[in-house]
Amino acid sequence: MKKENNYPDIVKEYLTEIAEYYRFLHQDTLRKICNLSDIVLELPEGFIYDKFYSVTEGELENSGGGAGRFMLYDAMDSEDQKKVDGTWLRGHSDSGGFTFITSQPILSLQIRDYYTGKWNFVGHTPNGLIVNIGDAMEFITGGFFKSSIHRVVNPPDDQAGFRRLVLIYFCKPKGDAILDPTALNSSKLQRLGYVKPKEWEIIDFKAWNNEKSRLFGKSKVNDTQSEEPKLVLLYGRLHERWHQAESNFSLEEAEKRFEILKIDV
Ligand SMILES: O=C(O)CCC(=O)C(=O)O
Ligand SMILES: [Fe+2]
Repeated sequence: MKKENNYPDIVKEYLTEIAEYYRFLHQDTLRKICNLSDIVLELPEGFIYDKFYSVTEGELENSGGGAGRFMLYDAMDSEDQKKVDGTWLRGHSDSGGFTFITSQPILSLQIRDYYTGKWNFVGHTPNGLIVNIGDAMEFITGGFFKSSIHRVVNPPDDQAGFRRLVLIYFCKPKGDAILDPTALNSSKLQRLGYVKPKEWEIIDFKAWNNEKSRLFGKSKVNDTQSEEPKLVLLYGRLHERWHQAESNFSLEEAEKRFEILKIDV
């Protein structure tokens, strides 16, 4: 954790506790999720954590790590709600490996079903963590794990007026980790045919994370009336992969059906 950051006073006061909380999430919870992934991928236990997430103290760039975010959503008045059409945070996938979100009782977070395109509310599990898969794990598994498309919307009427607080941890792989399934050498992925698509350039997490962050809020991408963003091609991959569950979906198919922006990286 960078001590020199200009944290708000409330954060400064609790920096030790906050660091302890996030350290626990990374070293304990994330390790368990990675071990579970090893089992699913038929890899030796510890492989994913050690290769992508293990922490080297004093080495920020190429160490496993993450970012904490505290989100406090105030209730919106009806005028503001109209402006954003009831959407507080539009649909997207996270660039990292996994994202942990504290479960809280207001229905507001939605996940988009890959097969039907339907948005479903995420229910509340007291003391639970919601775990989203991010882009990096999708690429590392050659598309076997799917990066979750999620958004935040107006809660149902009987919950309007509440403030909504969530603590988020974005688990990030090492900056120099290569984002394709080659290094896993997973017999399960090979058996199922999940190999690096030829159009994917060989990139590391740092490159993906930097480019995807650069697109957030860019009007060229976001100026659309549709709930879907314009698709941008980054290193041979679509920056949001809303259509990938269709069995025949490929870059070639995407180019026939959608306007795909190519932005210089
Ligand atoms: O507020 C939430 O539950 C999710 C926020 C989110 O998706 C994000 O910060 O990337
Ligand atoms: Fe997100």
